[in-house]
Amino acid sequence: MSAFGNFQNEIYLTGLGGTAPDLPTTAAGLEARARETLSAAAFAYIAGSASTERTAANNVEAFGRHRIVPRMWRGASAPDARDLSVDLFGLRLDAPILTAPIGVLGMVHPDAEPVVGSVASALGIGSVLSTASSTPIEDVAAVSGENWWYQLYWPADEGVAESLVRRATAAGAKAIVVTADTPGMGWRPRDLDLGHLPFLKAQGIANYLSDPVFRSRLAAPPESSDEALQIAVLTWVGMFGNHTLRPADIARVKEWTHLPVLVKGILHPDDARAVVDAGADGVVVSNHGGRQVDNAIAAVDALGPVADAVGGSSTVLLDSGIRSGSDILVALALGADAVLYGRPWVYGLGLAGRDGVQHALRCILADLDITMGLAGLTSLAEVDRSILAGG
Ligand SMILES: Cc1cc2nc3c(=O)[nH]c(=O)nc-3n(C[C@H](O)[C@H](O)[C@H](O)COP(=O)(O)O)c2cc1C
Ligand SMILES: O=C(O)C(=O)c1ccccc1
Repeated sequence: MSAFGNFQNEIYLTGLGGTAPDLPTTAAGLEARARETLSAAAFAYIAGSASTERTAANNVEAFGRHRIVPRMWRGASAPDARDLSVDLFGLRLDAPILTAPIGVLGMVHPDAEPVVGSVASALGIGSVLSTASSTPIEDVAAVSGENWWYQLYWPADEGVAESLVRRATAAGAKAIVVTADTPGMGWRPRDLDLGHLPFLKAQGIANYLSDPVFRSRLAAPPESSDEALQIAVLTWVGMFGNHTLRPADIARVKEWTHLPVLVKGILHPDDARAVVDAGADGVVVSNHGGRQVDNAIAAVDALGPVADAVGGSSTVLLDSGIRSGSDILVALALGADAVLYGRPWVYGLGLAGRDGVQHALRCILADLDITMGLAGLTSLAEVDRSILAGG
């Protein structure tokens, strides 16, 4: 059933004809190529994490500590028997992966979010569109297929928050992901050293500039002059951060939409319980790829306790540090229903646009498919803690 592993044959057969892949096949290789190729400011923004960047290192180190025990000759694990599909809120994905919400992608590609949404959809996986996209929700929705979700940065201006959620719902999103870990930006030395914050150049605020409620807060349309645009940017700055949010606020999102609501950025089981008790349908265990709190717990180390707390009654996703198929398998074993995949495909996008995103996603999908088969696993139903050493 799963054809993702065929990418391996495709690469070797193309190689036989004398052509190696244009891009590296690992996350580390994509990052290294991006470091050489992207502008210094774009690479710093994407690769950078908070302060000493220990959280980002913790994420990767922690995956290395959870080890898979392959089991041989347990049953069918041939590619045509394998099934990576998963049901999330009644929708089927061909593999348990959605692209993570990544803001300001316009820095690396002019048509970024439509490219990512359409590539993910064509591969049979999902995508989560960031509030800080460089293209308005409706234009991304038009090419993103069925399985896309909307990530909300909840503005301090309640009218704008409601409008964004209603627009995403009307445009066909299948879930709303409210990010809890970014009431403001972390201390990010790579950007600070360059004195660079993309939003101040009006990058990544297309959803606000196109929003009727946001526009009603402005004296003049942002298109009317450079000065009007500058005022719009400052208005955005004034409402981006929201330090007042509490679990009870989930009820308001539920008034604005009939869609499932997840809270992203959860690292403590009590916080998971609090948002689920307040009506959230799921959580994303995440430390934002290490971009917010330095030397924070690795997301994958927070996953087990959160899954134990709310996994029975809600959907649990994980991101932060996923770099390979085995990382995904570990996350699923520890209780995640699916994962969000972040930086590696962003490098692919910057390096080779549509082809680069597709390449990065096909690589991790093939890696997951092949690793599952070699570990003796046929479907995700078989993946639990028993596949891990000590599990
Ligand atoms: C450049 C960049 C921009 C991001 N923008 C957003 C965003 O707009 N909204 C959000 O919820 N998370 C955002 N994140 C966090 C990701 O959704 C995700 O949690 C993180 O990338 C996972 O870490 P990893 O990429 O190291 O695996 C961003 C991350 C990066 C690297
Ligand atoms: O850069 C980020 O990590 C991020 O989440 C963000 C925050 C605001 C706007 C765009 C992205």
